[in-house]
Amino acid sequence: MVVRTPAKINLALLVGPRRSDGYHELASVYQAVSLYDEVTATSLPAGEISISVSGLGAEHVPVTEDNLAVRAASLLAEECAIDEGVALTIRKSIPVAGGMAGGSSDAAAALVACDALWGTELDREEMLAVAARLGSDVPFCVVGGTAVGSGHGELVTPALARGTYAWVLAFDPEGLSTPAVFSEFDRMLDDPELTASPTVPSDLMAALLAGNPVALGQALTNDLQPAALRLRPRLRRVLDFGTEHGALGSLVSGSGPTCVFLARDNDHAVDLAVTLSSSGLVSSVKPVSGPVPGARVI
Ligand SMILES: C[C@@](CO)(OP(=O)(O)O)[C@H](O)COP(=O)(O)OP(=O)(O)OC[C@H]1O[C@@H](n2ccc(N)nc2=O)[C@H](O)[C@@H]1O
Ligand SMILES: Nc1ncnc2c1ncn2[C@@H]1O[C@H](COP(=O)(O)OP(=O)(O)O)[C@@H](O)[C@H]1O
Repeated sequence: MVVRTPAKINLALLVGPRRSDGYHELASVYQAVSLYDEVTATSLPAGEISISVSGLGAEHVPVTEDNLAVRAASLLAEECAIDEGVALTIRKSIPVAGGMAGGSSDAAAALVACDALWGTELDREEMLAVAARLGSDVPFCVVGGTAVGSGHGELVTPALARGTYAWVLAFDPEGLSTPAVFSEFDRMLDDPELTASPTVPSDLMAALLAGNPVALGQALTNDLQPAALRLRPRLRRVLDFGTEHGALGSLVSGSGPTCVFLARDNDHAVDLAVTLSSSGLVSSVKPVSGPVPGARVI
């Protein structure tokens, strides 16, 4: 069973104060983009789960029971009370700890692959409930497209969105830890009451409904960006460079450090990618498009 599974960007990320369970209440608008990991699942004898990882940043990915894809397979087997094994192989193209949900996407892919391999046939609601137990971003990675996330990000509702958008991703050579960025956000928050109930911005939802890239570019927003910039100050110059070269919008994706630029169209995305790449400011760049579907058997 081979599953292709996309990276995500956050078009909006509004973050409330830390809750008593350690998570932050948030309102997110996710979009899946055309940068994919590939997860292959092959039958093994009952109870055996193996993992191997290759590709971009593979040396930073655990090949133990801590791997999110392994956790996904174990949880599915436990939830469905079945005695099956699986060999999981991940080919990574999504940068590790890049703010693009690479690990969550691998977990979503492992769920989809094992569900098909083992014939557990979870319905959508059951699949999303298992996904939510694995991480805040995992349910979105199952669903894909463009969706609104609430709770700590795990409750997803497809968004009314028109159009396909041309994005440029600019990767940083070193990842950022999601918990560290949330902790920096806490330190920088002057008045927690100000953002107690985050809600998605209506101008962004209107831009998506209209399929208007100019309005979308102006509405992009990320409450974690100041914290990510504090931890990785060099990203400021990357964002400014994109804006100076005609990006309709520039922001840090989620907890970073990947920077995202909205281009006018595919040709502009290629031009912007070439210019950014020769700037020496980033380790690599990639033009992508979105939305694309979530984790799917191919
Ligand atoms: C910030 C976001 C934006 O989409 O993703 P990334 O940009 O890292 O990919 C997500 O909220 C990350 O989702 P994910 O990476 O699945 O996080 P989880 O495994 O659920 O949580 C990891 C840790 O991040 C912090 N966390 C996560 C989500 C949340 N709403 N509040 C938090 O404070 C907690 O410290 C938690 O222990
Ligand atoms: N399959 C996996 N792919 C990537 N990272 C994984 C995986 N399983 C566990 N991890 C761990 O999760 C951490 C977060 O990775 P990732 O999901 O790529 O980043 P982000 O949360 O910024 O989107 C990594 O530091 C890595 O150690």
